[in-house]
Amino acid sequence: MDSCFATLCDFLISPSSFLPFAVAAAAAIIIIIIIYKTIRRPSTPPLPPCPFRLPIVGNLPFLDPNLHSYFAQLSCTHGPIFRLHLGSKLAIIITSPSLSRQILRDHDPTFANRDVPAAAAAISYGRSDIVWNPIGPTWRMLRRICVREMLSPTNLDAVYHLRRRELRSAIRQIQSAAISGAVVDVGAEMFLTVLNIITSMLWGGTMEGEEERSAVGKMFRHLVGEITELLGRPNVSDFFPAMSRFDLQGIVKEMTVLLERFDGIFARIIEMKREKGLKDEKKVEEKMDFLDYMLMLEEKGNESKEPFTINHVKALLMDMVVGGTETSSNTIEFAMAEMMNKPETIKQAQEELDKVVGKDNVVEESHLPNLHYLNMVIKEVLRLHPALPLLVPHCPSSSCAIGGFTVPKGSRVFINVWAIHRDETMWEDPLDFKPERWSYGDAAGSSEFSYFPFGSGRRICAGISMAERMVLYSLASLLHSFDWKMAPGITKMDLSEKFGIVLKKAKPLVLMPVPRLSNPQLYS
Ligand code: HEM
Repeated sequence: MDSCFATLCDFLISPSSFLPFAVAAAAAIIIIIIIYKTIRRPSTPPLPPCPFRLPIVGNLPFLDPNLHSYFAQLSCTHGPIFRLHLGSKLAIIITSPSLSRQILRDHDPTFANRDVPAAAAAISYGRSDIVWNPIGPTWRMLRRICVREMLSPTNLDAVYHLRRRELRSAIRQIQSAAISGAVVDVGAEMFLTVLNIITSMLWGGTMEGEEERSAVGKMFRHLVGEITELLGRPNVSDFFPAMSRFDLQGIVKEMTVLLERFDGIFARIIEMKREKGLKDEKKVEEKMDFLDYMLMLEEKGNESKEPFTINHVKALLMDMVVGGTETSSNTIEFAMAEMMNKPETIKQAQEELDKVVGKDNVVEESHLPNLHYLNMVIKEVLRLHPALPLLVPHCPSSSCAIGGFTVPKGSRVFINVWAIHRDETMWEDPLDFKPERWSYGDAAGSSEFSYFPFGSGRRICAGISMAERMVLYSLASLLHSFDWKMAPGITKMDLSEKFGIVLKKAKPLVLMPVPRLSNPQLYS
């Protein structure tokens, strides 16, 4: 027994026999630790970085009203993806082409939903429109009706005479101002023009007479301005949903009043349409305007299985009136302001117009594809002043890893297209208005996600083809028909911007028109 025990002790303490055992044990421990760490490693990446914040209110007290430039500043310190705690709402801010590509292309199905602000829910007939509808069969039906049916190139061609009528009417108005030596508020004039173009395409000849059209136009400008202002205003109800029923800032109440006013106008026009339709039984399909068409779908059904209700009709009217007017007219206003500060751009655009259109002619839409320089001007304006600087915020339907960070389900994702368009690592002299950069195919301009003023993916703007025609046609007509002078005492246009869901010029652009065509008939 004793000798047995001694043999065992000898074996254990003998260095030659202990060493392999110790190495094997150490290796086993290391392997166990590695496996344990691997299993324990969190499967989700961390949240994006966040600037200093306070308890409960988070980053809210530090927000600057000009969100687009404020977010751009923060991205210089916190990188191309960072987070803000807006009360209990998590906001993720994206400021790079590669991360925008991940969201709008690679993970588009996940990010194509909306985090709907209380104000938006109040104005969209309970999310019956395109902008705020969740992705699904109803949204697909509405987009199809809007993009493929109403705003198709063939349909837009068919209603060219309406765009022409409204634009010629604007040129006449500006000519009267020129004759009397008056100044013109370019933004206001263009808003009215775009509104009249859109509403005449929507409900055509229902508004009889200049006076009624102009009165409705003025009222709409006021209403649309208030809506986009309220949609961009930070709202406690969105940051602390538990308090939303108190509507502490009264934003939903204000929106409800605005909705009632719009609804009254829509209901009246629809009623007039129906009465007219009854009298005019022989109405043929080609003569239908968009509202006729939508009312027909509402009555007779459409090719999808989804019901198309009167609320959808009104919500689509709202999308086009609210989504199409300020976006387009503000772009024209910024274009004129940028060009006024660089008179050589006006000279070059007018030389091109004189060559393509001629001074004894008026601009037609058929001229637009040949106006290469002016096309570059519009691209450059939308680079520097994209109408929706943060797009319409997206919202992931499930948590998703982006750029090595987790973007949690339900967060509000702002894509700062304004900042991406001004990124000095991608654009040469990014703050300079240089239309000619588009002629030599600026490297940044050729990459899809360094320039996307209309968004990208499923939620890309539904009105691009119409916007492109209206903006270019209007700008071409303004520059072809008139020379423009700054008001007395002003030597440089102020280009500062005011943030709202739609970007505005902080100060209206007021200019003096001077007729440049010799034949007065061309203004009539
Ligand atoms: C210069 C003019 C315009 C610009 C720069 C512009 C830009 C945009 C942008 C950036 C979005 C959001 C994309 C996103 O969420 O990622 C959008 C959405 C939309 N736009 Fe436009 N837009 C313009 C004119 C128009 C016009 C004229 C209409 C219609 C008449 C229109 C109708 C819409 C609609 C319905 C949506 C919502 C699409 C959806 O959520 O599925 N837009 N637009």
